[in-house]
Amino acid sequence: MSLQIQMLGTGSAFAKTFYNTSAMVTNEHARILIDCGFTTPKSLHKLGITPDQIDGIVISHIHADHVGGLEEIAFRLFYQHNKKRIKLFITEPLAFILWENTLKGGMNNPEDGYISLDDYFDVILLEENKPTEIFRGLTIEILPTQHILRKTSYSLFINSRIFYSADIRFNEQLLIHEVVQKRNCHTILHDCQLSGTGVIHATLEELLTLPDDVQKRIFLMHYDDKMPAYIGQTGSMTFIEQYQILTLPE
Ligand SMILES: Nc1ccn([C@@H]2O[C@@H]3COP(=O)(O)O[C@H]3[C@H]2O)c(=O)n1
Ligand SMILES: [Zn+2]
Ligand SMILES: [Zn+2]
Repeated sequence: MSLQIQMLGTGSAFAKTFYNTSAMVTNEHARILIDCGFTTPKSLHKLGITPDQIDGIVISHIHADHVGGLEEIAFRLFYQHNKKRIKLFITEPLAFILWENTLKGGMNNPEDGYISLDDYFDVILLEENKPTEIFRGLTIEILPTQHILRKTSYSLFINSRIFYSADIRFNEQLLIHEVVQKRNCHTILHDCQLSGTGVIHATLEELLTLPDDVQKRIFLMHYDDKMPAYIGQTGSMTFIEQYQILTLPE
């Protein structure tokens, strides 16, 4: 049995030639999204996939390039698919701020009695650091990581052997000791800021300091429009491209 990861986008928050970084993870039992940014509905549309064909969405953190497409997905299911509610896999602190600080402005509808996240989504709370089989053969572990100081943000382990950074500062210890030495992840999907000093994202310069054995496992994502100029300058790491499919052992 295999697991497929298809990138719906590989761009940074401000990229214009790539859609927002988001992954579609599929096995024989389910198809889920990791994050759903403001360009993700358009990316799905280009693939001919409608919201009712998605079984759930996992959320890494609250930035528009990771959650900005949720309102559209939920409204389309609600108003075009008979009030269908998609499964939303999220931690409790994120669920609270997602509604209160992001979605409530557009979705709160007291007149019809739709006043909470649960009115539009089938909210399934994930516990931090606890591997959870969300669908048969698909286990997600959500790991608190550093992105913006004091802002709740997570990376993910998928079926324990795939690491998905989402947005994260460079963390050598985590990548070498936890992701590679302890968990022996064969695949790492990592965000990458191509130039400038890394404050809230790992930079290419920082990632290039990793040992070759770690670099070989890394696919770079969440990059800006200048990515083509950096091809061949990423050591043993590879840029993953929009719509590229990785077929991985389950
Ligand atoms: N302290 C911050 C906060 C945000 N940003 C930029 O805004 C983007 C929001 O989405 P992101 O993908 O986390 O990338 C962030 C930075 O480009 C930034 O550069 N510094
Ligand atoms: Zn981002
Ligand atoms: Zn972010």
